[in-house]
Amino acid sequence: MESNRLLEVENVEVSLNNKKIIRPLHFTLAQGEICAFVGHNGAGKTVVMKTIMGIQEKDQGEIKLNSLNIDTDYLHYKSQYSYIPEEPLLFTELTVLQHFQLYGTSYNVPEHAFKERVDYYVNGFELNGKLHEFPEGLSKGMRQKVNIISNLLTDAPLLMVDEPFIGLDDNSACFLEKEIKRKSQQGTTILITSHVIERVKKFCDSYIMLKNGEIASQGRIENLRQIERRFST
Ligand SMILES: Nc1ncnc2c1ncn2[C@@H]1O[C@H](COP(=O)(O)OP(=O)(O)OP(=O)(O)O)[C@@H](O)[C@H]1O
Repeated sequence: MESNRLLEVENVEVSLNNKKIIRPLHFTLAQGEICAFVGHNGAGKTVVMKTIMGIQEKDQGEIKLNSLNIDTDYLHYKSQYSYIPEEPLLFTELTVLQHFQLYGTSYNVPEHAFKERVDYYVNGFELNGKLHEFPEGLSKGMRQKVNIISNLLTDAPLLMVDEPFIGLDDNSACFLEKEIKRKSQQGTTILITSHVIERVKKFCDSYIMLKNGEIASQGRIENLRQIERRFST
């Protein structure tokens, strides 16, 4: 067994409305690995991510994150991941800075690191001057940036990212790509869904292709090119 396994998904099945959505699913991700999670619309990528987060119940199977079992150690388990959803999920009554503070506090980011990271990300994502705005005063892209920064601020060992590039301007998409690579070099494992295959191919190490709730193919990212003909977005 690899010693640096960060995420282990074993024999997981999920049903929604009495319909089997995810069939027995097995995969592992190593510490620091960047994995592209690809597949057609409705393949089950988001359902799998929600199951890994523990907000979608599974029918069976085992999930371990950093050696913590989702079923027996959930309180500790859930501090081990952060998640950037496709649609911004913000609180109407909190300012941009208060969102960052909420994540910083929840994930125990030390105060000096928190300040440094907020400055760094606000500059990188060009959100200067927006710290005291409420979500309703922001554009959709800006709201997405608040979501992204809130999750990048943490030191969670697993970062899951659902379609992050749609709606981001070019500068911010490049900055995010750079940050994903930097975090992985620091040891963060990243699972990223995207239909922009050309973009993720440039910086992912591996891929998992889901088809109708099953793994159709997985391996090194270089091999994705060879099987792309079988894959339509
Ligand atoms: N709350 C729900 N109730 C019933 N079925 C659902 C629910 N959420 C998702 N599904 C179904 O589960 C399947 C997988 O959906 P999921 O959102 O995981 O797909 P996806 O791969 O993330 O797609 P996309 O690329 O479009 O984001 C789809 O058939 C969808 O209709």
